[in-house]
Amino acid sequence: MKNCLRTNILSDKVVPERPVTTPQVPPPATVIEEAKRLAAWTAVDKHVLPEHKIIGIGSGSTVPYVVERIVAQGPEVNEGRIFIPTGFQSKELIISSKLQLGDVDQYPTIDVTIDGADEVDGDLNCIKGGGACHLREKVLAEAADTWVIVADYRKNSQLLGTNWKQGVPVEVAPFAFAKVLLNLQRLGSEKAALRMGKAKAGPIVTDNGNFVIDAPFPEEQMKDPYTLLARVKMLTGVVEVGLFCHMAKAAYFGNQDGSVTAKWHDGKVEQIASDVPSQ
Ligand SMILES: O=C[C@H](O)[C@H](O)[C@H](O)COP(=O)(O)O
Repeated sequence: MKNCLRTNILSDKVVPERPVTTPQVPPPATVIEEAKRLAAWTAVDKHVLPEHKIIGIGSGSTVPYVVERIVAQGPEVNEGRIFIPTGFQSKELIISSKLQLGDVDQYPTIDVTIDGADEVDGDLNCIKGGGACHLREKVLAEAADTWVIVADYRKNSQLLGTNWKQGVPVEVAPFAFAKVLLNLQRLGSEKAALRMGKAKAGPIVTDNGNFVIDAPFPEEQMKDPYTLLARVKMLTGVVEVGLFCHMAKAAYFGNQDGSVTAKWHDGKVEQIASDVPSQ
């Protein structure tokens, strides 16, 4: 047995690469996909600079375009960079793009993280977690010197909950879900419900082994997302809340007309005529 191990360790055999599960990003086929790509490419061009070496990659349908644009910066720029994922999807994107994978426990300070969102309000507060990734996303947002949101125009709103009706995603320890569900209902979310799998019997399970409750709150409570976040986070059994308040430096929204709206943390709003070629 010892000999066998030794032979393997010393052999010149080439280790086969693992199969890639993430396909190449196809060119955008719809106006919405085009808008996502515009937002992602603009944000990368403005915020992922050659001197940035530790880069957080978020989750969602806009993020493949972020990685595509980073790859286009070229192998010389990307050599020596480390990319930190917020979950399974972004980890696969990093691996299949042949970028160097790292984790936030090795690199707790990140130069810039770019992420998607379910809805963003006028103060850049966000609802996140439609894909159940918000725990890791918030860790990478907090770890980053600069946190930037990318999305299409449907996510750009004045009040959270206007377009995203599903509710605030709340990641919970599985054994505590029934108690937290009651807590959330008493807190004002009468329709709070455990998120169930689509092609799975039972609840969805996050990358961290937890459950997710979707908690829609009335407009009055959504007007003050920071207070709501603090109340929900205080419930024992809650692991993380999909409300991200006072965190983003900027949010980029791709529009139907091929322009990009950039909203900044200081309230400034910019319309950018994109030079990204449309299909
Ligand atoms: O948990 C998922 C993340 O917060 C996503 O960034 C968010 O749900 C947006 O995803 P999509 O771009 O697919 O709508």
